[in-house]
Amino acid sequence: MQTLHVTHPLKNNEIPQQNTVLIMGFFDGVHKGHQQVIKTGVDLAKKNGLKSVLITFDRSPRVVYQHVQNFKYLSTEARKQELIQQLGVDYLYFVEFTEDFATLKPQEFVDEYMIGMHAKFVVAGFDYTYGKRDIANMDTLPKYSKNKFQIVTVPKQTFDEEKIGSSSIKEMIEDNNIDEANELLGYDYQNSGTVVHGLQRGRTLGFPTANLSVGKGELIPSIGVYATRILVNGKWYDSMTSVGYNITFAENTGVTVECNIFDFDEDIYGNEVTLQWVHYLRGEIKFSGADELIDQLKKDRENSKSFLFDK
Ligand SMILES: Cc1cc2nc3c(=O)[nH]c(=O)nc-3n(C[C@H](O)[C@H](O)[C@H](O)COP(=O)(O)O)c2cc1C
Ligand SMILES: Nc1ncnc2c1ncn2[C@@H]1O[C@H](COP(=O)(O)OP(=O)(O)O)[C@@H](O)[C@H]1O
Repeated sequence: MQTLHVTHPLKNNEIPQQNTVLIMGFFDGVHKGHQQVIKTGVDLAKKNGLKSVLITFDRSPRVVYQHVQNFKYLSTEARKQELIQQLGVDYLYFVEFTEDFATLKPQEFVDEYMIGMHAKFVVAGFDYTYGKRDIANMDTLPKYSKNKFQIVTVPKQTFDEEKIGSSSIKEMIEDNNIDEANELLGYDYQNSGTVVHGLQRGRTLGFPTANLSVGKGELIPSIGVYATRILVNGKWYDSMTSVGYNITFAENTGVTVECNIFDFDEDIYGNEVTLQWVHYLRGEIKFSGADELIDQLKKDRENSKSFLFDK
């Protein structure tokens, strides 16, 4: 897959010269609903001897249209790229979603980003919109298409009769429900971060914890303790992770993400790691002291190991 970052307006050498199937959407998290849209586009391209091109943006349109501050994403650009690549897309375009781009009228958007991209098919989910916020949708697309391409609308994908959507998955992640979020994502949710220094108490408890500084725009699961996997220096390890305020010791350090890695004993300060959230174990507890906390950590380790082993 070839990835391009482009600014508006597109320059001629950035436009694919072959006929294409365009797959349109923001695709935050590339969940099962998104996967269905993307697979539909990839299959169509293969069947018709065309190139599949996925057009997405470098930031959520909500950040620009609704001025949402501190928007939290389910996937960074790098992660989105990885997930989309796995689905067999030929070209991935990240269009810079500037204020200028955001003022494009539907017909201008269709002319420049669909017809201009040599689309023979345009594939998107049932609730896709384009042009200035919410003014054009899949029902009105035939009108703008000038009969230059066919339109494929992928119907709502549901789980337990609810739409699979990035917003509801985010709510689950923020509400101790990582297990269901993982189900709807089709993979175990992950964050990336750098290992930073903590208060160096972990080692005295017999449970050293790699403290993660997670990228600002990434959504972190709610306060609690989780069975996790962590990628360190190219290798995955089973682990358990606490997201919490360390209320037993009440140092007012703010929320920390701390990962105790099983069967591991290396100095990894400064390392870039990836943490995969597999299962929610329990909430954060205020213990009467270190001994009680240690007893609980031993139980958490057993619970994590059996859960991760079964998976
Ligand atoms: C799996 C796990 C579960 C934890 N659960 C709790 C908890 O319920 N309550 C709490 O106050 N601290 C909890 N902690 C946080 C420990 O208090 C913290 O890791 C320890 O104080 C070490 O801090 P340091 O990394 O700053 O040295 C947990 C840590 C881990 C790794
Ligand atoms: N099994 C392990 N799990 C997590 N970190 C480990 C482990 N073994 C060694 N380490 C190292 O020790 C550090 C954690 O020790 P800790 O006493 O908790 O210090 P800190 O408070 O700075 O996190 C980690 O950042 C890592 O470099």
